[in-house]
Amino acid sequence: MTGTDLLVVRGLAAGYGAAPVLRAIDLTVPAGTIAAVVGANGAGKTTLLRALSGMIRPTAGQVLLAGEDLRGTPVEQLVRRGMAHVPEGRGVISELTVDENLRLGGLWRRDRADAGRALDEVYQLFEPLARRRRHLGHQLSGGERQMLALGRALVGRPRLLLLDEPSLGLAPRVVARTMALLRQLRDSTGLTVLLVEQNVRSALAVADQGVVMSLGRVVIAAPAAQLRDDVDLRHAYLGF
Ligand SMILES: Nc1ncnc2c1ncn2[C@@H]1O[C@H](COP(=O)(O)OP(=O)(O)OP(=O)(O)O)[C@@H](O)[C@H]1O
Repeated sequence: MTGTDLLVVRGLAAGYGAAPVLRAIDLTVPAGTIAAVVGANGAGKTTLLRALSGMIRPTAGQVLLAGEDLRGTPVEQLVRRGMAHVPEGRGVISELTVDENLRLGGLWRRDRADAGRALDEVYQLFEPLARRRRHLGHQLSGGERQMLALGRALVGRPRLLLLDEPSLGLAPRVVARTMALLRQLRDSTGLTVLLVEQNVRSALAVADQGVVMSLGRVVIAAPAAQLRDDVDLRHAYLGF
């Protein structure tokens, strides 16, 4: 952990058309930490990631990345500033090979040599992808597609990874491997992660901070260990 806040969100509001979903979200994620956003279906977790990555335009509030206000920043600039969003459903391009999908993650980078190094690192991290370099996206299993989406984001060497439901539809073994990988990346590269998860136990096991959302608001943000271990807090906010 570096001790500085990479992501600071203040009073963020956003929604779809006239329907508000997020209402005055406040959130701080220190650099080099993992924050897990949990909460019931429809709480607004996915909408929060969309508002942060510019997929929908906030109607109020402020988002600071390393102290820089992101208001009005075009989506491609957000990527250049170090934000990578891996949406739910994964977004792998079925007609492209694994290698082509991964290379898309580094296309925008000026430092071609480092983009090549980042690609090699991703192949080292995800050995099944290395073995299936020439396979098409649609030939992969659910777990491999998840790896590919995550790998593509990592080829861009993000500072902040916004990850939506990486465990969706995956076997427990694959979920455990993905969570361990996030921890490894945090520890080895200082990656900062905002992780949206339905799988509350897995998410809190890997996270430094737990953020519970309900009805478009953050109802509690606390050290993940506290949310995991304090029975009263768990009952009050997580229902288990
Ligand atoms: N594209 C959309 N257009 C209109 N309303 C939407 C859209 N996407 C989500 N919503 C609504 O926004 C609210 C929050 O949804 P969101 O997907 O952010 O919640 P969530 O906490 O991620 O839940 P889930 O875990 O079910 O995905 C819900 O009421 C949902 O119906």
